[in-house]
Amino acid sequence: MPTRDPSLSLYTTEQVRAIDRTAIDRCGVAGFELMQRAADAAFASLRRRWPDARRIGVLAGAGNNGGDAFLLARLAWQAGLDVDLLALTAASRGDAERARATFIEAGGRIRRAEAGAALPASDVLVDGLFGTGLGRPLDGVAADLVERIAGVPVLALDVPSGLDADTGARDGACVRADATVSFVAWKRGLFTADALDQCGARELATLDLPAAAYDGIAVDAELVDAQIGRVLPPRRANVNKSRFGHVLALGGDDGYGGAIRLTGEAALRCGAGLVSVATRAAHVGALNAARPELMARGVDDGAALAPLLQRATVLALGPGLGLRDWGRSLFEAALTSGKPLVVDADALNLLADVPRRVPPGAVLTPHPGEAARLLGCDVASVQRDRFAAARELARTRSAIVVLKGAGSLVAAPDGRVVVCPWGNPGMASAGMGDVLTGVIAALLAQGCDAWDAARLGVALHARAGDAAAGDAPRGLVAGDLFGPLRRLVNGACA
Ligand SMILES: NC(=O)C1=CN([C@@H]2O[C@H](COP(=O)(O)OP(=O)(O)OC[C@H]3O[C@@H](n4cnc5c(N)ncnc54)[C@H](OP(=O)(O)O)[C@@H]3O)[C@@H](O)[C@H]2O)[C@@H](O)CC1
Ligand SMILES: Nc1ncnc2c1ncn2[C@@H]1O[C@H](COP(=O)(O)OP(=O)(O)O)[C@@H](O)[C@H]1O
Ligand SMILES: [K+]
Repeated sequence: MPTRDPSLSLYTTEQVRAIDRTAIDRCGVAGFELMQRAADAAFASLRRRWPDARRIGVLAGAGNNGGDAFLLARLAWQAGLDVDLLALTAASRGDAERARATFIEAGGRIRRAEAGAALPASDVLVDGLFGTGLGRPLDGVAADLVERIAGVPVLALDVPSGLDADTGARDGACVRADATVSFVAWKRGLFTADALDQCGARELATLDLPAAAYDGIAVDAELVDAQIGRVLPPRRANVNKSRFGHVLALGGDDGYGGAIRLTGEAALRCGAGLVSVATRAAHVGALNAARPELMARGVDDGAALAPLLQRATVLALGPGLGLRDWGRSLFEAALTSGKPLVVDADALNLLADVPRRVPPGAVLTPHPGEAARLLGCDVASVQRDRFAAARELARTRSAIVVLKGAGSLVAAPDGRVVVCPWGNPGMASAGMGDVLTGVIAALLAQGCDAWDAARLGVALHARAGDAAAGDAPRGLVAGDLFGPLRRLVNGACA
């Protein structure tokens, strides 16, 4: 992994622990000093976000996350704020016990969290129950406390308690934070799956660790870099359309003509020079009427595709393709052509069915359901560890894989992963994936390699979704993305 930009670098919890250990053992930063810096950063964030808060509630667990909480409580107490601290255990260990003692020495009082204990009456609640040490789902008093939190803003220390910081999955009770201040380095699980509901605003506090603390630890993943100008520079003036590729979109069985039209239009809106659509003959009239720039052709089977395949430089295969003989014959012809392609929707379902290899440079864009079919497992298993699922698919299929959904991941066969932090629940609507397929195909057609096309395509698509949704995600439709996509692909987000 090339970059060490802390704002883009994502690590596993094991890696973050290794960074902590190096800072302490080899760089001479004491563990308690790190804890103090974590508390300083979190308290500064609390003051910035809730300047009028007078009553600070604090939940402290048994481990070092609780240690951070004790030190934050001391800062709040010393700043003259009311502090109501509930501790899960009567004692802590090591630095955390020292942190507990300093809070008590400063005059702070601790309530022991027993079954049914009243949550602190507070203007802001600080969650210091569990961080990267979470080892199992919350139960007992901790689960009960977390489930009763309501009506108060929550600041989570490092990770919302109950969230798996490696996978972003929750299993049972989990704090729903308004903001999460994460320490030392980003944990990769803060950016995908349930994390998007649990973290609130994310903030990184690197605690001024020396650069040497990160030496020898390759990042596990990165946040996607949406600087399109680096990959797709502004167009020169003296050019013509043949320079920007010819996308052939294949799909749209009976009843699904709209899907392949969305793919074709997205490819046009993202700069493909020419876009043809191979679909059922019945759809051609409507397609031509609605979007005359698309070259729509009715095809009866894969054999009829030959001349279209010959002219195409990139294929977008699958939206509305169906699983019947017609779709299967287009699928076979497209894969046999060896052209670079994006494989989506029913083409992925066919791929799960038939032992077929995709050509090198292919991009697969499964949602979790399609990924589960390709992997031969259930959707819950995919969602429990999206990083593992995306990597496994990329490796076994020798393809670039986009695992879609909240916090989409892009994985390469060599293990590289980028995570897209954009997108919104308005995008959970029919046709959004068809648009993504066209976006990635257009980028391939304009000369991006499969990795760049996939990561940039996912970023453009999600940012276009955010721009189109504004603060009204409900009711967003896939076609709403075309305007923002056009602006973004011209560098509006660079
Ligand atoms: N110097 C450093 O390293 C720095 C670390 N920092 C901070 O430390 C945090 C990591 O601390 P940590 O490793 O002590 O783990 P933490 O999340 O506090 O929990 C562990 C405790 O919880 C328990 N436990 C686990 N799951 C449970 C469950 N479901 N239900 C009940 N109990 C459960 C577990 O018990 P066990 O299972 O081991 O018996 C253990 O007692 C990190 O997130 C950051 O905030 C910062 O200060 C910066 C410097
Ligand atoms: N909750 C969400 N947050 C962010 N992005 C989402 C969310 N739901 C869906 N999306 C995005 O919208 C697209 C939906 O694709 P897909 O499920 O294939 O839809 P369709 O098959 O209807 O076209 C994907 O790019 C996905 O990442
Ligand atoms: K926490």
